Amino acid sequence: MKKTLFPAFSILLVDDEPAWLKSFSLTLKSCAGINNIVTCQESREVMGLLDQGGIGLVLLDLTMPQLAGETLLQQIGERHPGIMTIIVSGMNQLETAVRCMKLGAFDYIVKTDEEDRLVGGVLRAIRILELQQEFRTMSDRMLSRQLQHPEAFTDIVTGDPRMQDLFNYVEAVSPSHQPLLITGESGVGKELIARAVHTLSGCSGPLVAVNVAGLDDTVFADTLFGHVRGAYTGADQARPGMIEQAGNGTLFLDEIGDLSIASQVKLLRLLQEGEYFPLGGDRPKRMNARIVVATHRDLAAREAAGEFRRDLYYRLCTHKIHIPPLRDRVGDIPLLLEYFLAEAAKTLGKKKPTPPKELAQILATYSFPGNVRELRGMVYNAVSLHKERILSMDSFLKAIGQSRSDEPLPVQGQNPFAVFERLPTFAEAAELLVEEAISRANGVQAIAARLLGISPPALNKRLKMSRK
Ligand SMILES: Nc1ncnc2c1ncn2[C@@H]1O[C@H](COP(=O)(O)OP(=O)(O)OP(=O)(O)O)[C@@H](O)[C@H]1O
Repeated sequence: MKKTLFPAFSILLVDDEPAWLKSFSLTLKSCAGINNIVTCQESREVMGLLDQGGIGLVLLDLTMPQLAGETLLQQIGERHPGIMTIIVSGMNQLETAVRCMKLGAFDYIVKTDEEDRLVGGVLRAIRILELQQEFRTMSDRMLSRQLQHPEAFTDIVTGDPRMQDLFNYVEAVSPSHQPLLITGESGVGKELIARAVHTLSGCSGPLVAVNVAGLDDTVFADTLFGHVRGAYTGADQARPGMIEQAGNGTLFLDEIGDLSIASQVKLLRLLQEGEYFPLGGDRPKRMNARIVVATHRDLAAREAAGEFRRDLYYRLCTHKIHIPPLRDRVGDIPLLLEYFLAEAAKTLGKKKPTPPKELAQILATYSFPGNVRELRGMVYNAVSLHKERILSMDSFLKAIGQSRSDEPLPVQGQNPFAVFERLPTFAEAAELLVEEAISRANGVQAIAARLLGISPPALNKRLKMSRK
């Protein structure tokens, strides 16, 4: 199996004591899963190693024979300003630390500090370097507007420019180790995007999807972390959790907005520490999987209402994608219609029917609360009932009519007529309504009549009357 390197750039440890180099490498590996490490005992070789490229972070000792750490720090800053340096010194002196920070060190760590401080400082630097790198990639992608891996998006049918921008963003952030939040209404394609992220991430493991809605806290912990044998009554066998099953792949947590507060605490700890305890276990396990989460809820509103932890919300928002609803990208409707007609015809063993040309126009006037999933369901239903060469619009109109009559009128706050100082007469109100329907139907009277719930001849009669 291909070994995933973390971080993607190398970390150079420079110290003249081989024992320290060995023990620090081991600490970084066991406590933080950092395995992309290069060590160097000879200070005069450092600049040569950096010139070769591939190194993003240097952990530098100060007191070394030949070249002193402070001299090297200055040289690194001048010749490789993009490389970050952390001083790891035996000297606990404020003055030295201040001098080093002024020379551009990212952090100053004392060798005798707690392990948490050592590892935490390195993880912080990695996070910032990754974000800088992602920012650069993102700017380049946004400027070039050219996808490097369009094949990752072949299942996502769209011609909408906002979706194309979103694909560019997905390409830029997919290799990141930071969590990714995908929001959007139900059926809008969040899982499809999560799959594209996984494909583009280059992760060697599988994508493991878990719907966390309705899981109580213990089931959540058991599902994610697994348990050891005898953890609770009935736990006859040890069982690995989804994190372990995802391995070096992606863990996709769907419906994250429905997570209980207790489970939110567990998820936050997992993201912060990268470690977890299986239920009943006393030895921590490392998480190597990338975390992608999704929700159809307004997470910012839930956070403001105190239903979602602020610290977790901000952690999850490091990378954020919002997929617009189908009603806001009506240009996609004809494309999706064609795509699903072909798919449904193939699945149902029928010849692909031809859709009447008004169908896409009628669908464009509908709000699609169930988004692309709803459209797909409508097409499958129509194709399964289909007999003639031209597809009948009946099942679509029935589904739309049914859904419309179930929807309350979106009158926000008050009756729209309440704002009129003089109430319009029936005739005036009807004229305004007809005008709006014709405009929404792009001038197609048959569609406007459907929107108004009257027959096309009745609409025609009204139009003639109002023209007189
Ligand atoms: N742009 C698209 N092109 C083709 N198929 C799509 C597109 N968007 C969504 N679909 C299809 O619509 C259905 C719903 O998509 P998906 O499961 O990704 O939505 P979701 O946002 O994750 O839904 P939920 O919030 O209910 O989990 C799937 O069958 C998916 O293949």
